[in-house]
Amino acid sequence: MGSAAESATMTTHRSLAEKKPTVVFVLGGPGSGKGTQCANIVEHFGYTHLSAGDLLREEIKSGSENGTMIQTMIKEGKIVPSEVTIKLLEKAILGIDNDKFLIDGFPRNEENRAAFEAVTKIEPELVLFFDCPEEEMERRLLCRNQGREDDNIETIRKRFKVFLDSSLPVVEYYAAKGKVKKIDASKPVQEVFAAVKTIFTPKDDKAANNVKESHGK
Ligand SMILES: Nc1ncnc2c1ncn2[C@@H]1O[C@H](COP(=O)(O)OP(=O)(O)O)[C@@H](O)[C@H]1O
Ligand SMILES: Nc1ccn([C@@H]2O[C@H](COP(=O)(O)OP(=O)(O)O)[C@@H](O)[C@H]2O)c(=O)n1
Ligand SMILES: [Mg+2]
Repeated sequence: MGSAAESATMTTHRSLAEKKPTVVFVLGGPGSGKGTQCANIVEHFGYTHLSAGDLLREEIKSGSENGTMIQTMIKEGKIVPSEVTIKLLEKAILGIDNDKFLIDGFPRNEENRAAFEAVTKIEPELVLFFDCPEEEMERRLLCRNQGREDDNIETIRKRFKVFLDSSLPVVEYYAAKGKVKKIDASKPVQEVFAAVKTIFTPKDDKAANNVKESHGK
């Protein structure tokens, strides 16, 4: 990565509307395992992972003029204005020489969704939805141990409410378009990934694996 030869072949685009990468949105409640599964998908299927939350946290650390506003909103579990998050996503995607991206934790409300579509004209290839009961998500967040200012019970409750009120309607919007792959995220990591794999494995490969398995019996 990043060699002179590689950067020489990198095509530069000025906007996402021009680059038009393949995009998979990765949605699910806080603590449902989005980041964990994205890391697995990257390893096996050649996508680049971009977490909207990570980009916003980096923006705070960089000392940008929006930093204080972002920090306050994250602490309150609120959703940062789309303009800010979309700019960060666009900058990240344009700076990476890949055409397949997992966008994790975005769009988180109707404003995120409509603004991204209006600015980029990109329709997601599919939407992964990690479905997990609240009690399990709460347990996971309380022992995540990443030193996050929003992983405390007070903010977690606010984030759950925002998820139900604002983020689930986005999942429903894409479900009505037949784009959502819902995954039971309450199971152990490897079991969840087994379900994820079947979604990303091309149909021909699945058929070949079935033949191999039946011959092996
Ligand atoms: N299937 C799983 N079972 C148990 N713990 C999990 C599972 N998936 C993720 N975790 C753990 O739960 C926490 C939240 O996972 P993470 O991937 O950060 O979720 P999200 O990005 O959706 O908030 C992390 O500490 C992670 O190690
Ligand atoms: N599209 C997004 C994504 C995250 N965020 C903010 O960032 C916080 C953390 O998001 P995250 O995706 O890292 O959180 P998890 O779902 O991974 O726990 C959210 O609660 C929001 O405050 C946002 O404002 N807009
Ligand atoms: Mg995450």
